[in-house]
Amino acid sequence: MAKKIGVTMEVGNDGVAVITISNPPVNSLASPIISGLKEKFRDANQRIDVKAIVLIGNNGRFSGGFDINVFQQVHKTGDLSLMPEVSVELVCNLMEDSRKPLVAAVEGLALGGGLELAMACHARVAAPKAQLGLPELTLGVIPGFGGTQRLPRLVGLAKATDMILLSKSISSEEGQKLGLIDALVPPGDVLSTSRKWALDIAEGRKPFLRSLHRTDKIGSLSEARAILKTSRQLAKKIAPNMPQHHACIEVIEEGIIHGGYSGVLKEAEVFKQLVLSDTAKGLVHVFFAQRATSKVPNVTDVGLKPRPIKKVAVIGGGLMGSGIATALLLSNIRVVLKEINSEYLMKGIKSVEANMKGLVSRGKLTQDKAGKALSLFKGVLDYTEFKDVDMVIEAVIENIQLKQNIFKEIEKVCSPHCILASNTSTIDLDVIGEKTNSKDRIVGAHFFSPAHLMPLLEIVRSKNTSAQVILDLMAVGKAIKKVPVVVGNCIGFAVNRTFFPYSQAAHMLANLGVDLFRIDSVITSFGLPLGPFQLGDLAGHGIGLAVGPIYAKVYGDRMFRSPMTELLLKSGRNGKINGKGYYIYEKGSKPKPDPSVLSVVEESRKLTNIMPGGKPISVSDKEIVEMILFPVVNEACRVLDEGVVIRASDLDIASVLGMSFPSYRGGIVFWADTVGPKYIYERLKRLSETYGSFFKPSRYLEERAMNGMLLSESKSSRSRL
Ligand SMILES: CCCCCCCCC[C@H](O)CC(=O)SCCNC(=O)CCNC(=O)[C@H](O)C(C)(C)COP(=O)(O)OP(=O)(O)OC[C@H]1O[C@@H](n2cnc3c(N)ncnc32)[C@H](O)[C@@H]1OP(=O)(O)O
Ligand SMILES: NC(=O)c1ccc[n+]([C@@H]2O[C@H](COP(=O)([O-])OP(=O)(O)OC[C@H]3O[C@@H](n4cnc5c(N)ncnc54)[C@H](O)[C@@H]3O)[C@@H](O)[C@H]2O)c1
Repeated sequence: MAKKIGVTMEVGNDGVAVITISNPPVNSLASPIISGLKEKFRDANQRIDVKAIVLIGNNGRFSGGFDINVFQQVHKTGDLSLMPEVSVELVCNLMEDSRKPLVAAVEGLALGGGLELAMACHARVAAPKAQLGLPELTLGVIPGFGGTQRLPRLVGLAKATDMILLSKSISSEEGQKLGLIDALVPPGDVLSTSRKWALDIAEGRKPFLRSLHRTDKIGSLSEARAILKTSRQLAKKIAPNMPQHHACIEVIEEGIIHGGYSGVLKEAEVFKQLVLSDTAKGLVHVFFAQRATSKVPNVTDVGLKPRPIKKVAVIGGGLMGSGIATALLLSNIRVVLKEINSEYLMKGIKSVEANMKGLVSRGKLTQDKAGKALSLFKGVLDYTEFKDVDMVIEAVIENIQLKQNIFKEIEKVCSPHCILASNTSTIDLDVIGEKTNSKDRIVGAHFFSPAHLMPLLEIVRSKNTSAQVILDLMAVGKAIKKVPVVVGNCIGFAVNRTFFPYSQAAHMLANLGVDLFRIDSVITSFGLPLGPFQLGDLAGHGIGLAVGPIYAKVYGDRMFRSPMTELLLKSGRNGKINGKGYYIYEKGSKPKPDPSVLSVVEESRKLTNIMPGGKPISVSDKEIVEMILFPVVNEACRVLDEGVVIRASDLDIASVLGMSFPSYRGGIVFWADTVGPKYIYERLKRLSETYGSFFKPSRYLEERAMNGMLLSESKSSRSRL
């Protein structure tokens, strides 16, 4: 059925014109909506039978803001004229400065441009639990309908900068306390109360308040400057590589010093510059890429419905099992945790409790909710409880035989509809399920550590996994607030496979004589939160040593073999776990580079003997980034070529959420496309001539470079999914 898009106006016998935005599913402010709003506001202002106006969104949602598709069109075409010149005309002239009072009837959500329209009204009546916020900075822009000026005037400067810089939304309840919402009423009363409120303003019973003209919440100039100074420090900390945070503070400051109207004009000017920035391009891409992951051909488009998953068994209460159990419990799913003996079971239970405690102490969870979640939790040592579970997630140590035996056992004790998932990070799912007759319900549920915090869930589909099982796991993933990405079955799946050259390239550079702490610092300046050596410390070097041979078996022709990890472990350094790796870890202080590790590096350099003429190579920071990340792009090309992901943007999301690749660079493939496949190919070719096959460009990269194609351009139906 076609979507009904438009703006309607109905004038009641009471003289109130109700203007309704309709653009499902979130009433985004697309071009026809904006022109419709202008027309209806003009009309309402001219009609003599209209005394007052109410603005509302259809279907219980006020508006999710400006239509983000327009940003994407501007990015594709570079044509700024696609953006409406409306900020002043619609929001200031037609709405706020209208002679007839205007009330926003807010239900569900008012985000971005949606909240900005509501703030340009003369009062706001809201239903409980409506979501209110200005999340524009997450898209690389700033609010563009006057939000930078009106929010500080309604809620105070400190709260407004906090909400805008952190893109934090608030509930209508909090909005009422802050003065953003004038009345909070039951959902059924929002429209009738808004009508009455609008008439009360028209007839002088309630004040006619224009947000932009208010000064009562701003405070003195010196107070405002102190708040903005703190905001600048916050921006530097949370977004050192992004322009929109600092730009937004400048715009807010303009309004404080020269008045709201001047601020609105500066806002429009800065908005135009930011919308074309690389940051906005990357972040808008990530917005749509994330939503695209929930569209899986032959799974989400064939009329299947997800089955309810109410009780899950987790096998293995170690690092991953306890994190997975925590994530499930937090979403009210009953969990039984099975371990091998009571000592390990107690450890697993304590880890889950510690995870909850950590969330409570950081203010992310209330004590009450933690208690409720833990009441759904039970530790067990046998399979008795497994008979009525809807899903099992196996998270025991990475051992093929052990996993095969467990799957054979659970096939017998669980019901025939139960989903049998493994959190393996390297073992082929077909091998895990080899001894069972249930291959259609075996699936990979690959969480990232710490599993209760990391947002990515790779759903690994073997050639036998049924569409229903994939759909069920996608629904569970969403229920526990993860972003599920469906990927194909191969060693390392999408994320670990794409990033296995990351630490190897770093080892090669260190063996070529580059300072390892410089490598980490260059990579963090690029935008990854941890450089490859610190990341190795965090994961523990034992893991690196254990998975190395598994990767070597399959991808051996493009591996760099470095003795450094083994030497490191021999010298008693296993990373953060034992307080010592490349860095020193002390409670309560940041990791410190450990100069004494350089003797280990020296020993490794002697053994590999790859420094040309025995002398350290000299490289620029740009070359370090290229030597570390271009091999990752090269592997991403193979992942795309083999159809391990459905679409290139899935790998972007997986890299952002699983590896913390900077979202403002749009993800690994998007970034590579902005750098240029031809440039990457030529650089890798030259590097492979100097340093060997580790850098050899893949066939996919070569083809794309030769044909002038982007890496993300689909070659139709290559996906193995
Ligand atoms: C030249 C100077 C003049 C300036 C003129 C322009 C000024 C613009 C000013 C304005 O300040 C800018 C903005 O408003 S930017 C947008 C701000 N809003 C947001 O960032 C909200 C984004 N959306 C969400 O956070 C969520 O979608 C939601 C609204 C909380 C709903 O979440 P839910 O889980 O229910 O659904 P989703 O799966 O996320 O979304 C459902 C589908 O809706 C699409 N969608 C959501 N929001 C928008 C949007 N703002 N524009 C376009 N499309 C949107 C989403 O893509 C999903 O689509 P599918 O096709 O995947 O179903
Ligand atoms: N550590 C990571 O970062 C990470 C990330 C993603 C996936 N994984 C995968 O998750 C799985 C678990 O890894 P981990 O790091 O949590 O390991 P871990 O060693 O911390 O925990 C494994 C747990 O399994 C238990 N166990 C062993 N045999 C069992 C059995 N028969 N029944 C019940 N419990 C049993 C052990 O007692 C131990 O507590 C592995 O397959 C690993 O590859 C690990």
